Amino acid sequence: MDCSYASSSAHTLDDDIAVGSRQPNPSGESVTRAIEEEKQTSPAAQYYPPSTPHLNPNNLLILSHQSRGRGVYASRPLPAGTVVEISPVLIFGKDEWEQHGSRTILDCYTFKWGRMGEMALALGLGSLFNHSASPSVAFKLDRPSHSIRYTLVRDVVAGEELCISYGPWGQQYEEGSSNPDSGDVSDYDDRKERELADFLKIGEERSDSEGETSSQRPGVQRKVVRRTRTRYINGNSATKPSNSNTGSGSDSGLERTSRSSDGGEALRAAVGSHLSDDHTRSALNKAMDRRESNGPSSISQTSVVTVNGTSAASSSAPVWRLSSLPDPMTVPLQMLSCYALLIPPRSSSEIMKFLRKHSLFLGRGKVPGSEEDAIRHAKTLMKHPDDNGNLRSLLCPAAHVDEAALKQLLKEDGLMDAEERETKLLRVDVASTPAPIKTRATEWSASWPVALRSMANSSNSAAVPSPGTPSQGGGTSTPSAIHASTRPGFIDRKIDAAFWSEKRVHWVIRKLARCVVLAQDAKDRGEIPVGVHVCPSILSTAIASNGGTGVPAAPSSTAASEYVNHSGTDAVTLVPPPSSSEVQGSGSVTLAAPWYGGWDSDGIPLPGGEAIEVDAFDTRKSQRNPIKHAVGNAIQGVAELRAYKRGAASTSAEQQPSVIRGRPMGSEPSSDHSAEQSISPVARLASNGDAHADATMASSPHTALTSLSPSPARPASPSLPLLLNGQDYLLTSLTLFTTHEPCVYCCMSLVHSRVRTLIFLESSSGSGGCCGSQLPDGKRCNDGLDEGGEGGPYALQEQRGLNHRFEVWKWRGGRQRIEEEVARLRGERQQEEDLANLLDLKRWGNIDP
Ligand SMILES: C[S@@+](CC[C@H](N)C(=O)[O-])C[C@H]1O[C@@H](n2cnc3c(N)ncnc32)[C@H](O)[C@@H]1O
Repeated sequence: MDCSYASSSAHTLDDDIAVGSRQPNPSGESVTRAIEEEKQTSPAAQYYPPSTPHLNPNNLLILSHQSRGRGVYASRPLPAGTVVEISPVLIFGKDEWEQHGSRTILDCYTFKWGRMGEMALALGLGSLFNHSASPSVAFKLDRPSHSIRYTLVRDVVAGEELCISYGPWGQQYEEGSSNPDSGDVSDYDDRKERELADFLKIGEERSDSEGETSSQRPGVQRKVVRRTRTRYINGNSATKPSNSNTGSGSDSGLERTSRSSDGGEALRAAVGSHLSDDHTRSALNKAMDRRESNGPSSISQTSVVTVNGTSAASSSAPVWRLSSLPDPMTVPLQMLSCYALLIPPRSSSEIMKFLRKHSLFLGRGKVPGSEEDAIRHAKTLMKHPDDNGNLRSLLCPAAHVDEAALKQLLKEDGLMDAEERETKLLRVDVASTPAPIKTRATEWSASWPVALRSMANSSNSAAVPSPGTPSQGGGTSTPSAIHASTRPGFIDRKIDAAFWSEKRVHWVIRKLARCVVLAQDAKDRGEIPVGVHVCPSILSTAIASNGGTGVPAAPSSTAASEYVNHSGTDAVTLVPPPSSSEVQGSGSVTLAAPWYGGWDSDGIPLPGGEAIEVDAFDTRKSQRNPIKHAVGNAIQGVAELRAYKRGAASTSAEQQPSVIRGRPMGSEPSSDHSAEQSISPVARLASNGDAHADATMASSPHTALTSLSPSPARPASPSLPLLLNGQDYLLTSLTLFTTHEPCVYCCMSLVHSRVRTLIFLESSSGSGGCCGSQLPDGKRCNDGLDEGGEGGPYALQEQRGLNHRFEVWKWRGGRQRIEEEVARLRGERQQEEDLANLLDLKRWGNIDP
């Protein structure tokens, strides 16, 4: 849709006022004459009648101007402070707006209304105020009453047009802009190119998180806001592609602007400043050199991460997230060949009209049903030093149109004369996406300036939970607080690397080593050697520790919500979390009050309390059951443990054991048939040293098999009224460690269990469900893995359409550290075996390190 009314002639105020025959106006005669004259020459003037009737208390007039279209005029003098209009508004929801409204002429009329992307159309006179740099009218959005109030900010005289300010977007209509309506265009060159391009651009990237520039003005402006909030990079003409070249002819006979092959240089410049050590520098340089030799689209500059200001090769990151999302630092730059028109600077308005008018033909996504504008992120206009002050205007992706048809259209619309003397069609290369990260902006905009990827637009991003991010009601993971606040749609390996501090890595090592010990035990028993350990997840943010007690002190609200989610089944009354004295004062932990083992100052869960911990291993062989995988056994164990705890919570705390130890599936059965037997032997609550409970927990593998069905021995499972929905569902809030990448079947179980995090040691080529090695490009999750992208064929955790997503990490810190920890655990276990003689741990299989 076209909503500008450009003309090449300049007008005085008197000339501008069009007065209908029924409307008295001091300068009516001359204006009417001017309008009539204009009608003869310009079809645009016929869009509106000279005046449009409207009833309002101040007798404001709606008159038509030959280039500005309709406007609001005073029919008599009015003093400052007069409320000249209160317009009711029509609100468009974000989706409705983006899918429909924004693709129509309404795009020229609407105000940004709410924080959720709503837009408002002012009814009545409100939509008819034109823009002025010195507006006579201020407006205020009154959200509660769904209206906009317009007030005179100064006295106006009869016949004066009442204008508001459109903010920066309105500058295109002001003196000195390239808009011929504005009269003097001689100072166009003095205007900052960046501003011009920002204001005139079609299809900007929106970034809600970047603040509203319109706040300087009263009220929030119409689409101005969206335009000015776009962040373009390299818009300054000073940023010159190092060896771009407008002169080289192309096969098609068009002039072609070749993208510079300087990506490596640009990248070096963009990234090099972050490098602090020679090794990393040389790694990067190598990567960049590779990129240069492979061409711009094949860069694989994967190996650089910066942690706390220190650079490190990401290959050294020991815990590696399996995700198909690209890393902004390494995502390859892809270029799109496009048509651009070289135009005199004064033609920018016509070009904008052309783009709007032919958006469907050009594939610019303005018409419902058409494809999304593939170059929405690119600036519409740019200056190139080789163009003698002319402008380049980006038209469309080359693949979308036929060159001859495009030229024909340009000629029909008067933008290109028959000899193509003044204007030229160029081929230019444009980055096919917005720049993913600031440090790569130069590279992205080397041949054509593009926007920086929006921070808040997560429409096309996968929800990636960060380590320890809590699950919420219903059990689905929340998107990563860390990643969502940085680059949705990307996995920033820097953030991941920074998260895995040495202490946290050590936590992973300990847990994985535990899995190895379990697997070894399984093997000793003739089972398939796969070990699993389930425990509370690490907190995503470090917290202040309370004197080493493991009890979080004065948690932030974020952390507090995590505590709740970590609470297992017993968090019934503990929001906010109890003070340390409350917990400490309880002496031995009981089911009634404390509800967690706590976290240390790094957010690492501490053992003990009511934290759920479960060990399991594979029992397919002994149970002659092909579905008794270690992961499934662990999930079953958690289920039974939670059920037990619910039952326990329904009775008095004194009657319950404060700690329950489970034993791994496959250990010796017990002859003790007390009530606790209903707990699967794979279940285990973290110990606080209560030996009695340990001694009472025993059952056979077969008991475990059947224990999911209702058992008269199991206490009833009352619902705990204060628990939030989904808070204690199976593996919600828990992390599952395992020796091997789980198979597809187990991955589905993990989806159903709502596990938060999976961390494994070895990839399972051929059968694993997390690496996605057989998936097409862009879907694989194994990039960056040491074994060269092997691993299981699928990536269940990334499947769209599942009602739960979980994060998956693979250990890639080498075997040695795990082996050392295994040896340490085995040593400790040896000592513990002495103790176990007392506690009769042997009958549990002695797997507990
Ligand atoms: C909200 S509408 C204003 C009413 C519009 N003139 C009409 O007839 O419907 C905004 C549109 O008016 C035109 N406009 C507003 N202020 C202008 C100005 N100072 N110079 C030229 N055109 C202007 C632009 O086409 C713009 O897209």
